[in-house]
Amino acid sequence: MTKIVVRKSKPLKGYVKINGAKNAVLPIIAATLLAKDKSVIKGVPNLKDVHVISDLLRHLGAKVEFNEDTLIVDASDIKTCEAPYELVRKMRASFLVMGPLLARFKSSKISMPGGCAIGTRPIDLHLKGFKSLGANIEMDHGFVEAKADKLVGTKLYLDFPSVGATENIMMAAVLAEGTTIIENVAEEPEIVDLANFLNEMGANIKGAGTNTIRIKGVQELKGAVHTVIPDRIEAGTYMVAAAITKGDVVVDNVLIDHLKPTIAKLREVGCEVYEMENSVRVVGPKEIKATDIKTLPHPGFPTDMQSQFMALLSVAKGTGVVIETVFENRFMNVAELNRMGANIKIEGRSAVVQGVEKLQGSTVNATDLRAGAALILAGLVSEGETIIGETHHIYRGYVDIDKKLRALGADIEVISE
Ligand SMILES: CC(=O)N[C@H]1[C@@H](OP(=O)(O)OP(=O)(O)OC[C@H]2O[C@@H](n3ccc(=O)[nH]c3=O)[C@H](O)[C@@H]2O)O[C@H](CO)[C@@H](O)[C@@H]1O
Ligand SMILES: C=C(OP(=O)(O)O)C(=O)O
Repeated sequence: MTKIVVRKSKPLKGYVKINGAKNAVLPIIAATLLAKDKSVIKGVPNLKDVHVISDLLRHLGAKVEFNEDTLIVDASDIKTCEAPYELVRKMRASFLVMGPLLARFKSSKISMPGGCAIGTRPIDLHLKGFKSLGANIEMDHGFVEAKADKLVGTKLYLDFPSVGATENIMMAAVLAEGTTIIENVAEEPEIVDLANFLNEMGANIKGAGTNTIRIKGVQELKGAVHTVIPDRIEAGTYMVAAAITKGDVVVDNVLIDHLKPTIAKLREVGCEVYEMENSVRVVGPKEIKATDIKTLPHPGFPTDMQSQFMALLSVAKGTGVVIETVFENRFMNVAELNRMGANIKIEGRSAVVQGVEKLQGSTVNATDLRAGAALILAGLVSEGETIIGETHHIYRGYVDIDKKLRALGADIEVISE
């Protein structure tokens, strides 16, 4: 088992390069199943989740090669449309193969993904979309089976702008007969990246990035070559690392437009943030000021940055309130931060964070991906040593996080036990 050991560090200084976005590349890899052809994806982060979805595609019959940061998928020969529990349970995003398989083969059987530390995460909206396109859905022994004679364009309203449901339904609709209009869709940058990839494959999608998407079905799709957008959450995490250590860091390979809520909140806590063409410089304040955070679907403040800001507010001057509206159980790291000396009280979907002068290094566990990142951030400013267990969660989403932080001057190492 590997652990990450973080010791109190000097202000971080220097330059860090951001990888391609996990949450963009996973649906894009699923989308390669739509073409009886080869697709080339560039800028792919070398993350555990990328390996998990690659293994799932191999199980279905696709050939997948991953060299450096380029992933080549040849989906010409798909042998099965069934995804077993062992492959889906490792990563919820595995469920995203259902839309493409249903579109191309009119049949798909995927194990139910189940809940995780941040919430129950149902799939009802995905299924509502498939049904509306004409699929018959059955639940059987923990599997969801979708079948259709043909898929036909439809008009659909999502009760919540779910990222995964928007992606899955969009992928199911690209080969449907006629036009599909989906209202109240998610507007996240990763939706736009997926729609761009699908259009490069020959799809006809308009409106991605707004709350209504129109998809005109086409006969078939071809493989495409695509470069994934930079990871706004990885970028945001290093920006908070600069802020919490009162450092000065240039975060490179970013799209400033995707970082607006993070930049706004960092300015509120007193950081100087300089926006450049493909990079952003964050200079931490002498004293971090408390602020309030409310997570919302894009363009609101991203839930995937909530835990990292919770760590930052833990050492701020004053009291901040964090309201989590996207997931019902995303405060799992609060108990761990409190063990490190933070003063955070949870009241329903709100956490009241009373800043403290000092945190103390402790032995803690990463309960999920971003909670783990938050513990690393807290560890950078805690007295003594913080030993973080369950680090596999962290490597789901951060390429070389220990090396990248060390290059900025952090005292961090990975130990195997
Ligand atoms: C791989 C990936 O891209 N993951 C991201 C994606 O997850 P994911 O796509 O799972 O997140 P959703 O946007 O679907 O979920 C948001 C909320 O909607 C609920 N919901 C969702 C689907 C459904 O059918 N029914 C339903 O009730 C969920 O339980 C949750 O409370 O978007 C989240 C919200 O920005 C991010 O935190 C995740 O990092
Ligand atoms: C919650 C996240 O990912 P996933 O949806 O893959 O669990 C995340 O990236 O913070």
